[in-house]
Amino acid sequence: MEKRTPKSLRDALAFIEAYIETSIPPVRMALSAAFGHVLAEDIVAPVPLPRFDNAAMDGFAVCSGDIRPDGTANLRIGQTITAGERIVHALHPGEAARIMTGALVPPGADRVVVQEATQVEGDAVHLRAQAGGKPHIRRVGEDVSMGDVLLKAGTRIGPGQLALLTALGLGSVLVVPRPKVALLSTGNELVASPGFLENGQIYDTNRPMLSRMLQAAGAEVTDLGIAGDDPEAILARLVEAASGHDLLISSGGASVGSADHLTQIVSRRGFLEFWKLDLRPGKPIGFGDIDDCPILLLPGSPFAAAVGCNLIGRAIIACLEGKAPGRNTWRLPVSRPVSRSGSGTQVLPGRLCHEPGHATAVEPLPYEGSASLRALAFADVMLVLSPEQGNIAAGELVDVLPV
Ligand SMILES: Nc1nc2c(c(=O)[nH]1)N[C@H]1C(S)=C(S)[C@@H](COP(=O)(O)OP(=O)(O)OC[C@H]3O[C@@H](n4cnc5c(N)ncnc54)[C@H](O)[C@@H]3O)O[C@H]1N2
Ligand code: MOO
Repeated sequence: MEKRTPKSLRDALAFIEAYIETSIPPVRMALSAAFGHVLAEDIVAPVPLPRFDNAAMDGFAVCSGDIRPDGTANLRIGQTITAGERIVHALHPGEAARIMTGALVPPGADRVVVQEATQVEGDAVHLRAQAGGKPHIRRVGEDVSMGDVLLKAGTRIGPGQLALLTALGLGSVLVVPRPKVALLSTGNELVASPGFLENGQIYDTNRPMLSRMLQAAGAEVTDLGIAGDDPEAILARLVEAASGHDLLISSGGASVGSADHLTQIVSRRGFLEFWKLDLRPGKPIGFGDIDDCPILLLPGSPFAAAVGCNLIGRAIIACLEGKAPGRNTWRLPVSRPVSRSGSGTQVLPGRLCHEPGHATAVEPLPYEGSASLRALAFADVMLVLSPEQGNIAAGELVDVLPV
């Protein structure tokens, strides 16, 4: 079949999904190290949660049979059970157990009466009329039944998933190691911040920004620093990194200027699969390989680099982790009209607006071009306007991607 060079963002993403056909082989990892990784196995609950009947409130564990029809009772306090207590005695008739939230419910008790509805006198407790109501007992397995499929392979372990896996007592899980990404900034004008700037020089803003974006996407990032616009120096750094990494990412030098060398470097040493997409900003984005390691060429202009990283870099990482790319897109209405410029996919900075009583919408932010750092700093999302969409009316749905 003839291979078609992608021009649209949609085709580029489909190309990448087909290109990265195998994800990084999974490894078994201690749960304490697994945070942020993607699960490579379904998690089936080996135990129920809660593991034992326990009190949901501080109060008195009692037997309903000991309570009068009007809800009152006078009971002898037979024991006090705090959370963590391992030995509890069954309730005798006419007896209550003082109990704390999380403590084992003693055999014979079928409800916990909250402390506020009781009065203690010596070794006896009086339950007031309002003592009825909820049993305030968390039953074995009411949260999780043994055998429940709780998390599917492909789920990233965040704080909530970590809490669940920990509660299940799992010491290790099968996960995909973090994709190793090497990041290189290129350009004679770049200086690492903080540092002294000569006339015509600027700080390298892309490296810190892209590095954090990639880490947030799940990657382990190696900082290759800054290379000047010298093709041999750039190639040397990329070749050295190619053997130990799953992905190379360069910033700058992706366009057609006399100091833009990245596409020639990739074509010379490896293969340039695609370059120049119908995407604004981000037109000069390229993709190929060097020594069999995939490489993503990002434009130097900061907003264009951010767009390329967020739309394409993240998709590559998802493929390397065995996930379907593009799951993170939401569709939200825009808060005000947007007039389109040019054809192809257009990306704009945006902010989520949460007005009380209204569905969440997205506000397109003023945008002065791909060099705009202001746009980046005020954006919490990117609006991705598809080639099929014309001018967009207020309330119309657009694809939205968190930054
Ligand atoms: N004749 C043409 N010129 C340009 C075209 C074109 O098609 N024909 N495309 C334009 C577009 S679109 C973009 S985007 C830029 C991207 O070009 P490069 O990838 O070659 O990027 P550079 O030229 O290296 O840099 C562009 C711009 O960004 C600044 N920069 C670069 N790296 C960083 C960094 N790490 N941190 C902060 N800022 C950075 C650089 O100083 C330039 O101002 O090309 C257009 N030109
Ligand atoms: O890729 Mo450029 O950002 O369209 O100016």
